Amino acid sequence: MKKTSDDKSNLSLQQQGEMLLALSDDITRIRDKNDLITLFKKRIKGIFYFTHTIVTLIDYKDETYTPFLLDNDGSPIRNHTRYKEMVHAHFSLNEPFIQAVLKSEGPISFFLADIMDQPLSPPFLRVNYEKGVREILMTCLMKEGRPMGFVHIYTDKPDSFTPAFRSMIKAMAPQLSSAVSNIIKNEELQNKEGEKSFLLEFSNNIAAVRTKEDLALTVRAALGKLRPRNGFVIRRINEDNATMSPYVYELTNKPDPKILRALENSAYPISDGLQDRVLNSNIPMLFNVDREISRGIRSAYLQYWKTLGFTDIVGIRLRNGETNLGILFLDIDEINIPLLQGVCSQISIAMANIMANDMVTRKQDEQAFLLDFSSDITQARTRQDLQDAIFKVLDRTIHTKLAMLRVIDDDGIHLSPYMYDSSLFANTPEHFEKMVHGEVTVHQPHTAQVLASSDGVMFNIEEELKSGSDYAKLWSSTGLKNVYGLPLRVGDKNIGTIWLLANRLSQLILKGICAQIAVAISNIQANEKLLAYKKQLEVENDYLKEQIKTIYNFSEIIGNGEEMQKVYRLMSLVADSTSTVLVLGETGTGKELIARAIHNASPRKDKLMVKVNCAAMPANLIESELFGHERGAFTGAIERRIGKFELANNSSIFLDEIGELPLEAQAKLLRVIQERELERLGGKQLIKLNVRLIAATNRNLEEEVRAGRFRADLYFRLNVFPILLPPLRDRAADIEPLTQFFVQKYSRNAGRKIKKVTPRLLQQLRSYTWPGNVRELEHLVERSILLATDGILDEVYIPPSTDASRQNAAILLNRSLDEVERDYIIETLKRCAGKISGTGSAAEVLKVPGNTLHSKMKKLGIEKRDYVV
Ligand SMILES: Nc1ncnc2c1ncn2[C@@H]1O[C@H](COP(=O)(O)OP(=O)(O)OP(=O)(O)O)[C@@H](O)[C@H]1O
Repeated sequence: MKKTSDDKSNLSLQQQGEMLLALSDDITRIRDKNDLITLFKKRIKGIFYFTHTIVTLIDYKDETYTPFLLDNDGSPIRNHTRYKEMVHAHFSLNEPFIQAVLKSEGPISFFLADIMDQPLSPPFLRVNYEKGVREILMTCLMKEGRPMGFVHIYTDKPDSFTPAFRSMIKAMAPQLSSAVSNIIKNEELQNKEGEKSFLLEFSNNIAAVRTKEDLALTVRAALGKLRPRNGFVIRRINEDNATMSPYVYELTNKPDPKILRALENSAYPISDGLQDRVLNSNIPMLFNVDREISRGIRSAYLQYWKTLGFTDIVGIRLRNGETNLGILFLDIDEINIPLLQGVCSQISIAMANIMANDMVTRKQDEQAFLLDFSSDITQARTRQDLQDAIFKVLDRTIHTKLAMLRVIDDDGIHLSPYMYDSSLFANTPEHFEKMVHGEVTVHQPHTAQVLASSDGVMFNIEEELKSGSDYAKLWSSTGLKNVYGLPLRVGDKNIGTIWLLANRLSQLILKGICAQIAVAISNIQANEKLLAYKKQLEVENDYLKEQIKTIYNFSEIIGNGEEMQKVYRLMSLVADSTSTVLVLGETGTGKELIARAIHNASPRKDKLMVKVNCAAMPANLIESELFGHERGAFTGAIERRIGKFELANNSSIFLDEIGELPLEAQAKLLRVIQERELERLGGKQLIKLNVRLIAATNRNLEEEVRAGRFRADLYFRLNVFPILLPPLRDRAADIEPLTQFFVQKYSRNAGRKIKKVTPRLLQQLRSYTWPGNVRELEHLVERSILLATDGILDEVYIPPSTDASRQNAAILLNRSLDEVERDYIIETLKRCAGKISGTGSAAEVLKVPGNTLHSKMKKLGIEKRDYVV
């Protein structure tokens, strides 16, 4: 198999010497691979025949040799299908062919046909043979006394390797060895230089980076030069310090955009057995995706990498000082540790700067945001202003919605809805209504948890759904992930809770907003209280004015007749007590006057008596008027209202025209009188009362009870101490003092002096029946003042019916007694509105028993149509 060389050279020794000298001169000039290729192709090929050469280098680590220098152009095998594979292949040193070369003192040649099919022979021998090459000449290149590689010279013609050729190769071998050494050194140097300038350029570029986007561009450009096979990804440690998310990445095989979005939004736990390993290693870590999966690492990203074609990955931690920032994962199998570390330290600095910068900008944004909110909220005077400010601020925190704001009631236990965004629950309005109006107390678990927390509690809606919470069902209808429950606090005092729906929220913003909302609410509440107090003062003021008017008008009750004396006695008996008084009497007899006099003579006189006219109120508002209502108790109840009973607390309430009270209100009034406490409409709180009740009516309550229009039980409660005021027609003795009193009062008002009221007039007044009682007399006098001449009041304006009866009197003499009696009864019946018997009836006026009047009427033929007008 080994072929001895035949000397077929025609060169003389001298020629050979000269040629060697010239070649050695060329060899010393070799700086890189190209120079060496030129030497073989141009210089040596000009002297000896061969097809091509290659130089291989030995790698003692794995006992192999691999191509170093290839004469690509000259090689006949470069079109062979296995050429590419040959170029990067490592061939074993432990096989007979190469062992023979290593053992040979000088160049040694082989016929390929002899050696190529030996069991361990390198494949390139057959590949060359297949392309027509027939013989190979090999010589060792030496470095420091041991082989460092081989020169392979191939030929397709026999006898190419002449003794002269061989001896020249032998002679050249040492110089070729040192040339190859130089080339290697040079390449290493160049690589180092390249790395240096690469790092320098990267460092320059990265110094200009200000944003994450700049960083992405710069890193992509730089890492692209390291030629990662499938790309790279930089992951950043998230704020929770427990997970990592992609920060900057580049993928050669673009995954479907859905997967890409999922990857971008993922947060992978740090402690997954891989990321934590990289973060704890101070040198880059090379790992294999399949091996990590088979080791049981479950993190989804490994599966993604596998589908994207990642196989061998280098992971290097990114660190700023002692703080881990993230990891660079690079799909590459040859690691240049110093270079990667250099790149990573630059990325780390840039990342740390950008993150610090982002934080400053975020803080500035948040501060500006809070400042805006603060200025909006300080102007909030009403609930509506506050709601506008809150909705505005929430609009700016993307995807954050106000689910509910509740305020703790005065009882310190219940929480009432204060503000909410019902549009959020437009899909489930009934469910929402139910939840809004359901009872919530400070002991309810979610609320208690929030009120006890310092900065609020985040509830994951999906988790809450598992516990079957009704609230969670409502929340989940919005599609948002979390609900944030925060306490609203002023100083140390909880005043309510706020519930925000969002996927994610900044703690700083939340705390800032809540503190301001709490202060605003307590201001608004104080404002509302102030307004309510002001309103109450205004109402009290109205009463005061009315009372002053009353005091001015009725500082004394006029009339000392026998009938009134009875009334005064009863008044003085009851005034001091807290007993309910029922003042009865016809219209205008002075019932209100008496009620006020009782109050003014009672220990409660320092507080105002509150008057309610039961006949003057619209039926649907009576209850709210008497007992008050809470905001929202019924449509139109836009704010809380204090009822007359509450207003009269520790004083007296005067229920005028009590007979007109509708039955429904009667029931509630009865309850309040019995329990001595009330609940506002729509309220839950019981309010204790200490109110003295004085009621008045001109109706016959007993008859009303019988007719089913008045509750018997209420009548008994009211009729504790009845005072019946006599009609004016029964108080003939009081007519003169009352007339004098009204003359003085109204002449003063009209600026006229009335010195005298004539006895004729007084007689006329006394004989009148006064259906309108004292009020009628008062009005009559008031109107008549203007008719007086010379300061003498001799005439009053008598109503037409009275006029008619006077005319009748003039023709009395021409008529029978029966006729006169008949007319007189009809006239009386007309005045008494057709009432025959009972209080205010004709029988009473005529001072006959009701039965007698009935039979008289029958006898005289008086029928209903005679007196019903
Ligand atoms: N004894 C009296 N002395 C002076 N003025 C009186 C007296 N009684 C009644 N008046 C006057 O008569 C008017 C009617 O009185 P008051 O309103 O108290 O009657 P009332 O019985 O409550 O009437 P109503 O049933 O229509 O509510 C009042 O303006 C008052 O000035």
